[in-house]
Amino acid sequence: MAEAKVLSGAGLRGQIAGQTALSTVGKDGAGLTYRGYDVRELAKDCLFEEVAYLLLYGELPNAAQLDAYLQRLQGLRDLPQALKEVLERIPADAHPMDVIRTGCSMLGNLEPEHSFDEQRDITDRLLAAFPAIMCYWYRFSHQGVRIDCVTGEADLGGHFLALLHGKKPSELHRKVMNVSLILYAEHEFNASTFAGRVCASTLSDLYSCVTASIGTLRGPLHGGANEAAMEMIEKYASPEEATAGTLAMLARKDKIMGFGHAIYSVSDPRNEVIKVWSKLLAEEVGDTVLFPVSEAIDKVMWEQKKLFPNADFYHASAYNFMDIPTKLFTPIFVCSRVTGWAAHVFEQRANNRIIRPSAEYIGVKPRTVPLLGHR
Ligand SMILES: CC(=O)SCCNC(=O)CCNC(=O)[C@H](O)C(C)(C)COP(=O)(O)OP(=O)(O)OC[C@H]1O[C@@H](n2cnc3c(N)ncnc32)[C@H](O)[C@@H]1OP(=O)(O)O
Ligand SMILES: O=C([O-])CC(=O)C(=O)O
Repeated sequence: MAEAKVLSGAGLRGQIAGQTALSTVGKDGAGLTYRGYDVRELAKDCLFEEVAYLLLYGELPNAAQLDAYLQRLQGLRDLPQALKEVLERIPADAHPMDVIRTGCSMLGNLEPEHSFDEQRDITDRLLAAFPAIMCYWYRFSHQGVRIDCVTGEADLGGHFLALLHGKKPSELHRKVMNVSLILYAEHEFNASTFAGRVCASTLSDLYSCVTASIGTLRGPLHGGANEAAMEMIEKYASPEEATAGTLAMLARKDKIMGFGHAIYSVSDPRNEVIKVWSKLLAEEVGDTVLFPVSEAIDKVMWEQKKLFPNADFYHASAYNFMDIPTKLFTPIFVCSRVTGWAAHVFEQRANNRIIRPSAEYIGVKPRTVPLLGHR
C-alpha cells in the first residue's frame, strides 16, 4: 500500500483546521471519496446533479428526488435583467473568473440571503445560474449575441455546452462535461474551500463566501492550473519538442502547471478518469499533437521528478477538444465546485467558531515612535 505524504511545514500543511463529513483526500496517498463514495465510481455511473445532491443534501437522491432536483435547477437558470446589464458592461478582455466573481456578487445584491434558512435555495440558484453568467457575458462580449439563458437541456453539462456553442451538444461531449463536473465538485480543505469557510466563520452571507472562494480558485497554483497547462501544452508542435521544453523548464526550476499536489503523494485519482476521456476526445477529433504532447510532458515529469498529473492537466486537452475557449476552463471549475464550497459553508455554520489562527511574530522589537522631523 502507498505511503501517505508527510505533511508538515509552511502553508498550514498537515494542520487539522476543522472537521468535515464531506470528503476524504489522499488516504493512502491516492484516494478521493465524497460522503464515503469513491469519486471514480460516482464519475462512472452518476449524473453531476446526483453528486451535487449528495454533497448538499447528504445522500444520493432516489429517482423521484433526482427528477425533482433536475426540474428545480432547470427552473432557476435564467438571469435577472439587471445582472445581464452588468455582464454586458464587462469588457471582452476581462478574465472570465473576474466575470463570474462579479456575477456572483451582483446576484447577491439582487437576491440577497436574508437568513441562513435560505442557504440551500441560494446554492441551487447559483449552481443553476453560473453557466449562464459565464456564457451570457462570453457570447455578448465576443460575438455581440444576447443569448437565451434557458436551453431545455436536462443536465448542467449539456446546458453549459448548449449556451456556449448555441447548439445541442453531442452525447460524448455531454458525458465528458458531466464527468468533469463530478471530478471537480469537492476536495476537502483546499485553498478556495478554506477561504470560503473562513468567510462563513464570520457569519457572513453565502454569496460573500462563494465570492471569496472564486477569488482564491483563480490563481494558477489552484484552479487556474487547467488554463495555465493549456497555454504550456499548445506551445509544442510535437512530443519531442515537449520533452525538450519540459526538461528546460525543470532545469530553470519553473513550475510545470497541472503537476504535483499538496496532499496526494502517489497519484490524483481524478487524473486517471479525465485522461481516459481526453484520449477518447482526441480520437474523435483526430488529434495527433495535443494528446501526445501531454503524454510526453507527463512522462518527463514522472521520470525526472516523480510528479504526477493532477486533476487539471488532462482537463486542458479534454476541454480544448470540445472547443471550449481556454479562458473559460477555470470558470467551469466554479460551476462544479460551488457545490463543495456551499456544503462546507453549511457545515461551518452548523458548528461554528470564528476561524482566527495565530501568527509567529518575526518583526522588530517594540520601539518608540520618533517625531516626524526626526525620521
Ligand atoms: C485542482 C487543483 O488545485 S490541483 C493543483 C493545481 N496546481 C498546479 O498544478 C500548479 C503546479 N503545482 C504546484 O505548484 C504544486 O505542486 C502545488 C501548489 C499543487 C502543491 O504545492 P506543495 O504542496 O508546496 O508541493 P510539494 O511540497 O509536493 O513540492 C515538493 C517539491 O516539488 C516541487 N514541485 C511541486 N510541484 C511542481 C511542479 N508542478 N513543477 C515543478 N516542481 C514542482 C516543489 O517546488 C518542491 O520542490 P523543492 O522541494 O525543491 O522546493
Ligand atoms: O486539494 C487541493 O489542494 C487542490 C485540489 O486538488 C482541489 O481543490 O481540487
